[in-house]
Amino acid sequence: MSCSDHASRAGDPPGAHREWPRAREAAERLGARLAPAPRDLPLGRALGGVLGADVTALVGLPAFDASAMDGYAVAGPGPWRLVGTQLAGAPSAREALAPGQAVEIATGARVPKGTESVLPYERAALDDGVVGGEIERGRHVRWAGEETEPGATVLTRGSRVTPAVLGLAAGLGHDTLPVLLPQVSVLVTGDELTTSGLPGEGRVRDAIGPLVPGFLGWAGAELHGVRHLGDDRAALAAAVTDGGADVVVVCGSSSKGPADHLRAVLAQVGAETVVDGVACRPGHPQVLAHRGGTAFVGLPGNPGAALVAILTLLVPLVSAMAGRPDPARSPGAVVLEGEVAPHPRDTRLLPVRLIGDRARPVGHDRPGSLRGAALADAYAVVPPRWDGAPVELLLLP
Ligand SMILES: Nc1nc2c(c(=O)[nH]1)N[C@H]1C(S)=C(S)[C@@H](COP(=O)(O)OP(=O)(O)OC[C@H]3O[C@@H](n4cnc5c(N)ncnc54)[C@H](O)[C@@H]3O)O[C@H]1N2
Ligand code: MOO
Repeated sequence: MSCSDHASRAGDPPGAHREWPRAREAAERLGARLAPAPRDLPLGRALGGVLGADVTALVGLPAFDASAMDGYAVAGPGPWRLVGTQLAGAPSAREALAPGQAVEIATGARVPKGTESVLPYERAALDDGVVGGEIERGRHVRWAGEETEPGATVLTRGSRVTPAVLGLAAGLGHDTLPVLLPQVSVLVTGDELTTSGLPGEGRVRDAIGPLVPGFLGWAGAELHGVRHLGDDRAALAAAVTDGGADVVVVCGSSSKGPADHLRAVLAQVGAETVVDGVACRPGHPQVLAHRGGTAFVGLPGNPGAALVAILTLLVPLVSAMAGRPDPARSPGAVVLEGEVAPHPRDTRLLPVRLIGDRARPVGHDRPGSLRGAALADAYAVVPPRWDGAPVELLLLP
């Protein structure tokens, strides 16, 4: 990463917020730099992932000399005396053929040593245990390793795991694939939060813990765990350095109140700040930092603002770490309907419904509310001093 990514040296005046598009770019760049160690995932879980290491052939393809046709495996010039039958997967009927011998053979069955070719039924005549016909030397046998040699590199790091890749990997003897799957732990702070039932007087039900995992899976990352902490600096400092995760998300604590310890804790643990505050509404108190290979993302406590910060920093960061495109990114721009007032300095992010090629605000978009987001297909990106031109969208999962 260039020095200019770091908030402390970026030329952002003290207290100034990073322009919203620049904040997203910084998150994506940091993610590309912090690619996590690949994790070996069972084939059934690897679909859609990106390989974090090359994949080699554990066996050759084919793994053994096998018949490519139903017919007769033959040795030497014809005619051939039939000496057995070889089915696929069955024990060897005959270890080797001598010249002038044949075994009846099924497609995919191992051919005996000494086999020179396979004569398909259609080209063979069988008479009283003797096979006749014209052969072409070497034909209709799939020779061991002719498609892929054992040990060959068949897929390179950065390839996407598609259904065909899963089939190929299985054919080459793999039970797992090394996939980039960033591990993300979520620390939800706030003495006022509860996690089940009605919140009670002066308490608030945690709305961020339940919404983060869906964004993680969508962006190609995995939830390492969610922990609820009070507004306690020592507990937060211990939790952010707990290890095991590639990304630590801290919800709440991002602002400047007496219980907002995130900045102090990041400084205490020696994390380097990349973004401190983003010029967007809602969601300006967002933080992006890293220490070694671990990234830290601070989300505002207001749930609607937290969701915007997830789309601004967390999704670009982890999708880049996973080697994937940002799933929120949408090509092209759309006409934004309705009365929308731009902000003079900040980018506004508005939950919208998509109707054809137009976007219509759904309302209910206060920072503390997720109601608008729950009704929306996407967020419209309204730049500062917007002049009514078509706007970019951020898609929602
Ligand atoms: N002096 C300033 N005060 C505030 C500023 C500012 O710039 N200067 N920014 C305001 C904005 S904007 C936001 S957003 C909040 C961000 O504050 P924190 O990230 O420190 O979050 P808290 O203060 O803990 O909580 C804010 C609000 O959200 C509720 N909350 C917190 N966590 C959750 C959760 N997991 N689920 C549901 N609701 C949650 C919390 O109860 C508060 O009502 O700071 C403003 N202040
Ligand atoms: O992040 Mo705050 O309003 O922008 O909720």
